[in-house]
Amino acid sequence: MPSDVLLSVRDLRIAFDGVEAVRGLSFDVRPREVLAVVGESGAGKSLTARALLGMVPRGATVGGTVRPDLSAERGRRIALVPQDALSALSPVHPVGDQLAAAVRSVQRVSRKEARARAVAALDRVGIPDAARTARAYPHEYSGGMRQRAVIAMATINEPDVVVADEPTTALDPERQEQVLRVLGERSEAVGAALVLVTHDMDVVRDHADRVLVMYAGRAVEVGGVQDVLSRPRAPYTAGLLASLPQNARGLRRLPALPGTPPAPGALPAGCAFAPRCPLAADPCRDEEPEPRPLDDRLVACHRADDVPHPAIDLFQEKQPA
Ligand SMILES: Nc1ncnc2c1ncn2[C@@H]1O[C@H](COP(=O)(O)OP(=O)(O)OP(=O)(O)O)[C@@H](O)[C@H]1O
Repeated sequence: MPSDVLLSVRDLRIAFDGVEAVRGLSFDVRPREVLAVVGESGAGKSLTARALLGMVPRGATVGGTVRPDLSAERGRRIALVPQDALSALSPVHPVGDQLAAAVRSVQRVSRKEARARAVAALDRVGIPDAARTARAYPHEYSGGMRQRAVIAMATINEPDVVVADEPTTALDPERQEQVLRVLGERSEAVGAALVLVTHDMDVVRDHADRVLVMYAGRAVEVGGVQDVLSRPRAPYTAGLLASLPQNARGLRRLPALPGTPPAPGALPAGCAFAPRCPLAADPCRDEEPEPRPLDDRLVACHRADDVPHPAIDLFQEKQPA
């Protein structure tokens, strides 16, 4: 494995009852980068993120490889920040005790030292009066504080990878921004790569270095955020961007992606996005495109060379003014 690759995912497949929800996904996570995984609901983002941790739901069949397999070193080399902080914290122990226990689960340090590290970790994520607040229980924390505490927990043992699965969904917009900033800062400070699952292109733009755009269990476009967002080569990426309010550019209605993604068991023939794609043509309805290199990125689209610039016009033209 090249030295600039921390995790290598190849041909990942995750199925339930024989129906694949993730369908042959390959990508790398590089050291210290922020890799956003973006796409609409049901694209397979959470399943993919959880596969990195060896935490797929019961009943799932997993194929392909994730190398190295860090699942046995959860909490030490790889850690999760879930959507719902309460699911990551025990309700019956003070938050500081839980962080101290996390330290002592991987390092031989005294209780006093572990405790001091827990308080310092809470302080670093911006928990006010950390020495005192460490003695409080999760239910005594606000939603934003709980999510910060989980970030402190995920980073306290300085892992190589932090996986954050829609970590701010439960928060109001202002807190979302603060928590994402803290998550990025702490991951960077401990030298961890951050895999950030989101459905929000604004979050990708503001917080990620590279982006993996997913649709119907596959990679549509993978590359540097600046490259991909300034000139998307897959119509689906353009559609996600067109849906951002700031890209409405004086239109009276916000352009939106028409239709909804297919369910895993009900994929169309050919490219899964073809029924919603303004550029869909014959090959798109017959043959599923494989990712290929184009402009410093990978794109899985038969029509990538025909995507206009700016690509969001593809969707804006479809809307009545
Ligand atoms: N426990 C499960 N049992 C059966 N099918 C599942 C299960 N978990 C996920 N799936 C299937 O896999 C698909 C992808 O799930 P996943 O949670 O990865 O989507 P996602 O991209 O993270 O979307 P969301 O933003 O809604 O969380 C789901 O739409 C569903 O069809």
